[in-house]
Amino acid sequence: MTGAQVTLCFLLRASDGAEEVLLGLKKTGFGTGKIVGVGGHLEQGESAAQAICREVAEEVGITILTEQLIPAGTVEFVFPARPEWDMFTTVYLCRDYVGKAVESEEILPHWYPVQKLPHDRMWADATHWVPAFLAGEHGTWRIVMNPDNESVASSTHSL
Ligand SMILES: Nc1[nH]c(=O)nc2c1ncn2[C@H]1C[C@H](O)[C@@H](COP(=O)(O)OP(=O)(O)OP(=O)(O)O)O1
Repeated sequence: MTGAQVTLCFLLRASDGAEEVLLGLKKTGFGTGKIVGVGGHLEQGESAAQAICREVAEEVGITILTEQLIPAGTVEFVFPARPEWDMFTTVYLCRDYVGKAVESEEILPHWYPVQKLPHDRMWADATHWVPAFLAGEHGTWRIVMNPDNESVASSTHSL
């Protein structure tokens, strides 16, 4: 395991019989301009579960309790050309939360049908792991980026 400890959560809701996921346009910091899962860095002394509850509240104004989180697995992002960008991400799903998504300085949130994710506006690697987590698969992913820090050199998955 390498990289900064981060966490993200896919909030899910039913809409006309179809499932939707809350993603957000990143307005600042790492990945600006991309559509990403809601989340961020763990602070000193925080568990991933505590961090994601704080991040979701800060970024989109929704309240989650740690017991409402569904652990889904981890994704390690490796940037060989920029090792300082490496991140180790703990991923959760959540179907039980309070509040409506609101825009913050960091994220413009939007609900997307799980079957129609905006892949052209997401990180290129997202096709490798996001649909799998949203389909309920539990897993450990390792994504290694090419020197352009955008396209995927390799992606491995284990249970
Ligand atoms: N290759 C990749 N594909 C992807 O889909 N998400 C990635 C990724 N590499 C990193 N991420 C995610 C993980 C993490 O949720 C997010 C970066 O964390 P943050 O949003 O917290 O970063 P920032 O530097 O903007 O914010 P601060 O934590 O406030 O410093 O980017």
